[in-house]
Amino acid sequence: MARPYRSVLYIPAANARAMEKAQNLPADAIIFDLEDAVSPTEKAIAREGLESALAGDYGSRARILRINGLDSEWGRDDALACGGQLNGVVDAVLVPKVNAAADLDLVAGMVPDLPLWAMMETPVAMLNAAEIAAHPRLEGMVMGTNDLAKELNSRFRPDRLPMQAGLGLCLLAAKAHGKVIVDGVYNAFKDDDGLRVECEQGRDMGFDGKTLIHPAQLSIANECFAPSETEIELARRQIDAFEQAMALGKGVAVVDGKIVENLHVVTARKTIERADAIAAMAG
Ligand SMILES: CC(C)(COP(=O)(O)OP(=O)(O)OC[C@H]1O[C@@H](n2cnc3c(N)ncnc32)[C@H](O)[C@@H]1OP(=O)(O)O)[C@@H](O)C(=O)NCCC(=O)NCCSC(=O)C[C@H](O)C(=O)O
Ligand SMILES: [Mg+2]
Repeated sequence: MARPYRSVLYIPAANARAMEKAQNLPADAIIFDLEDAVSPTEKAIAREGLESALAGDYGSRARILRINGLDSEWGRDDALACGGQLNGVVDAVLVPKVNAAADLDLVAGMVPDLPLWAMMETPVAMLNAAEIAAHPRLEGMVMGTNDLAKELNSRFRPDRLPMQAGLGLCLLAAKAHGKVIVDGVYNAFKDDDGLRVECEQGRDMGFDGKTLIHPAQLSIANECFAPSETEIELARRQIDAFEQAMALGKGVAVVDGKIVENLHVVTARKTIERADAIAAMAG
C-alpha cells in the first residue's frame, strides 16, 4: 500500500519546540529544514541537535531532512551526517536546487542507504525533469515554487498561470517514472480560502499532496488530497457494476449514466487503496 503524502510540513531544524510539537500533528510527512529556514549562524547547531530531536516518536510520519546545497559551506557536512549519525532517524534526504541527475549522484555517493528527494525549483531543473525523475535513488520530488518564481521573475497569481509549464513538466516526469510528487507551499498561511483553491488545483493536476509551512494548513491539505466519501462510494459501485458486467460476458458497465471500462476500474481501485492507506495511517 502506497504511503500517503497529502500534507508535508516544513519545520525549521533550529526550532526545537516546533519539532517536538510535530510529533502530535496530523502531517503525513515532515521536512526538517536545514536550508532556507535556518540562519547561517544556526546551521551547525541545528544539525548537531537533529540526532536526538529526530529520535522522538514521529509515529508513521515520514521524516525527510532537507540539507543545504553541496555548493554551500554546510551541504557536505549535512550530507555526511545523513550517511552517518542521522542514518536511522531520517527516512529520506531532500536535496535543494537540483539542476540535473548528476547533482543527485553527488549526494548518493555520500548517503549510501537513504532514498533521495529533489527540490524542483530552477528553470534548468524543469527542463531536466525527466532525467532527474529517472534517477534510481530518487523517491520523490518537491516543487519549490518560491525559488522558481524568483528565477522566472514571475508573479504570484491565484490561478498560478506562470507556474503551469514548470508544474506540468515535473508532474509528467514524476508520473512517467513512478515517483511521488508534492506541490509547492502557499505562503499566506492565514488565508484558508486561498490555500484550499491551490490545494484543489494541485490535486486536480495529479499532485500527491502539498508542502506546508504552518500547522494551521494541515487540515485543508489532508481533506483536499484524500478521496471524499462520495468518491469512495462511487469507486465501490463502479467496481461492483463492472464485475457484474464481466460475469454476464460484457466488457463495459454503466454507472450514473457514465461508461465504466477496465481503465476506470483501475482508477477506482487506486481510490480505495488511497483511502485504506490514509485510514491505516490514522489508526
Ligand atoms: C511562518 C512561521 C514563521 C510562523 O511562525 P509563528 O509566528 O511562530 O506561528 P504561530 O505563532 O502561529 O505558531 C503557533 C504554534 O505552531 C507552532 N508552529 C509554527 N510553525 C510550525 C511548523 N512549521 N511546524 C510545527 N509547528 C509550528 C509554533 O511553534 C507555535 O507553537 P506553540 O508555541 O506551541 O503555540 C512558522 O510557521 C515557520 O517557521 N514555518 C516554517 C517556515 C519554513 O520552514 N520555511 C522554509 C520552507 S518553505 C521553502 O523553502 C519553499 C521552497 O524552497 C521554495 O522555494 O518554494
Ligand atoms: Mg526553495
